[in-house]
Amino acid sequence: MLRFLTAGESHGPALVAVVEGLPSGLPLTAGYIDRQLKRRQGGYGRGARMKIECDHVKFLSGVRGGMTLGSPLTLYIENKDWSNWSQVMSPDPEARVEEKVITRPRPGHADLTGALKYRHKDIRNVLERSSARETAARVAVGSTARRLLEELGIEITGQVLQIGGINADTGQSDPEELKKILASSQVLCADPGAERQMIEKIDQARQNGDTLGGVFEVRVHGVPAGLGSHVHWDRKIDAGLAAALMSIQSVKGVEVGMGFSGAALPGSLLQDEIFYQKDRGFYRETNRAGGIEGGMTNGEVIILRAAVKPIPTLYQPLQSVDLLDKTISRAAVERADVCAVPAACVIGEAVVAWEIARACLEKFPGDSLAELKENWSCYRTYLRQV
Ligand SMILES: Cc1cc2nc3c(=O)[nH]c(=O)nc-3n(C[C@H](O)[C@H](O)[C@H](O)COP(=O)(O)O)c2cc1C
Ligand SMILES: C=C(O[C@@H]1CC(C(=O)O)=C[C@@H](OP(=O)(O)O)[C@H]1O)C(=O)O
Repeated sequence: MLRFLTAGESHGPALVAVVEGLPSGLPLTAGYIDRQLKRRQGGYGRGARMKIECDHVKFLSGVRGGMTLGSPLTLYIENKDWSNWSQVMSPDPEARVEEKVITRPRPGHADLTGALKYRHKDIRNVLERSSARETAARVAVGSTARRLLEELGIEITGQVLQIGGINADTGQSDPEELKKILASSQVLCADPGAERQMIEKIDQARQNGDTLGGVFEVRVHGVPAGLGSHVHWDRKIDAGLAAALMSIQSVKGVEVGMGFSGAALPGSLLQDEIFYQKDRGFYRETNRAGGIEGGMTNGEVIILRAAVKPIPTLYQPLQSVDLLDKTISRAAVERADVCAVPAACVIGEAVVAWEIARACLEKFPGDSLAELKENWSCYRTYLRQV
């Protein structure tokens, strides 16, 4: 069984993750994971924190000579900003220096409910962990899954579809070009015209002390039919993927295939008709289902979209109520991003990679990569010949 845990505060010394269940013999380097971490840090609209951090993973266990051992991996990512916070964040009561407590919760963040639920007087005790800084650890974890999937010929791509109401024109759909653009951390989407408008909109929001959200899409290519299951709710792969995407800070909606727009169509226009060819097996000529039917992959490309709400911290803060004296006041301002949709897209790819790898290892158990590949190719042959 593939599983992971992450730990770490945003301004603590580091983020760590323990990954268990990866097969042995998987080629994996820190450099491979670092490329994904770099992509997560990019995208127009990020704040000053991303100039401080330069995320790099260290393996504390589980990898030897560029190969997984089959034992738990411990991934470690240093927070460079820690040096500016070491006294405020110190676990040692003697060494800790008190800062002014944060008492004016930001609408849209975890501040108010986190403080009520955990009985904190200082909102910093909530925001340190609710912060999307944690997603650096999840991208590192997801990258180990992405590496595994590459060995099986499965590829994950992501694309920003909309920012602040401006749609990306995906007319320029050469996948190689798209991959190059997405790999360069500066760029938002495939169409330079749309991208310019998005950048202007982000600049405008920044000037107004406002923030923006948007929509991103993740696709999974090369998945066979039969991952997930129809037999029980928590084995349905669409449920797991939706939960994974919804768990990303600020994601407020997820759709599979045509999703919400499909709800307006008659069944005759929505369902994907079934075809068969010898040596190819069963296939579809349309993919409105987004590659998933009955909680199982159906062999077509998986298409998932996620709606990202605007960043809660506003430099022109909204009304709030002080936790201490209950006076009406403006919400606290922590240094913040204006827009993080491109970063959310990279995180989306990572969490999707994880869920797909989990489903693969469930269907094709293997303690070593070689064993996994044997089971995998046997099943693929069966699907072609059935
Ligand atoms: C990559 C990324 C960066 C984010 N940066 C900020 C930020 O700088 N300031 C902020 O208030 N929220 C930021 N958020 C959003 C908050 O973390 C999120 O809204 C908050 O944790 C509340 O969770 P919810 O929006 O899922 O309800 C970011 C989210 C992501 C995915
Ligand atoms: C640190 C990251 O994002 C952070 C997410 C975040 C939040 O509230 O979610 C608030 C900001 O934190 P800070 O106040 O330290 O600048 C972002 O920078 C990151 O993505 O690595």
